[in-house]
Amino acid sequence: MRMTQIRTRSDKTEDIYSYMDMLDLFPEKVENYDEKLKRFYTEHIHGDEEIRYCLKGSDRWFEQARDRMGSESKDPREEVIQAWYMDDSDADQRLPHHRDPQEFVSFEKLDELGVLSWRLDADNYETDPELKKIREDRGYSYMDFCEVCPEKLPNYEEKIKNFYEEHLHTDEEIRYCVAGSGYFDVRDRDEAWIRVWVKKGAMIVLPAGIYHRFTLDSDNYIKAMRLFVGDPVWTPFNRPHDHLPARQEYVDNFVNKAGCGPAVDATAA
Ligand SMILES: CSCCC(=O)/C(O)=C/O
Ligand SMILES: [Fe+2]
Ligand code: NI
Repeated sequence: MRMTQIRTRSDKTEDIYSYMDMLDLFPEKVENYDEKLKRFYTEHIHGDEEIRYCLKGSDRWFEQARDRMGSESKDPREEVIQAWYMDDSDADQRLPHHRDPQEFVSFEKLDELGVLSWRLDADNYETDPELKKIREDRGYSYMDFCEVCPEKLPNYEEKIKNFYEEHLHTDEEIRYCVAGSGYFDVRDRDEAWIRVWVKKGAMIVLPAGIYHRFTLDSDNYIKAMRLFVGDPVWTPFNRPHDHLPARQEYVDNFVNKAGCGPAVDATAA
């Protein structure tokens, strides 16, 4: 076959592409199609140019590949953690309070605010090696459980009210939802509320000094593992407590940091 001469860079000689073959990429033609798809879809580089000439088909292939890979390519946290900007309505705090249109928030954006998260195996938390490693790496020596429902939580009504007062702590707030669900609301850099919905299997860390609050959702139940470095201190400092060193450190490290990316994850559905 005659190769068309293509020169895109002046330092290249003619007819450099001496090799040519064809690749028909669809399930019936390719052995181990799914495995190959996975390899192509995994971010990578080559030591040489990648030159492809599409004779048939289109970039619909890329969409089909992504659909076929399904949840494999998705961040596993998406199943148990979702975050979005809240509306300004005074309606029941246990409602989702989405904006119209909805504005989802990415894990990267949460990360920029110092909010960390994992998806863990909540059915096996006693033996889960991933949880063990996080606890070792981050020094979470203390652990107990907080079950939020009238039967299990003493002074339920008062606690529910206090959890929803905007406050900060001088240490991280580490919660691992092992059953039920709930909303942790955190302030972004511009003081807007981001609602972080945690469901069974979601573990989140709110950094020391971030203004936040907690509420049950309309299912009215959560069982959360609480972790802490050393002897626990649960004291909430209701807003304003801007003079606390923990707040000042948070502002220095996360609010006044340069190079903030866009707030909204346009790809989330
Ligand atoms: C789901 S744990 C109860 C909420 C809590 O402990 C807290 O500190 C909220 O800010
Ligand atoms: Fe708190
Ligand atoms: Ni004070």
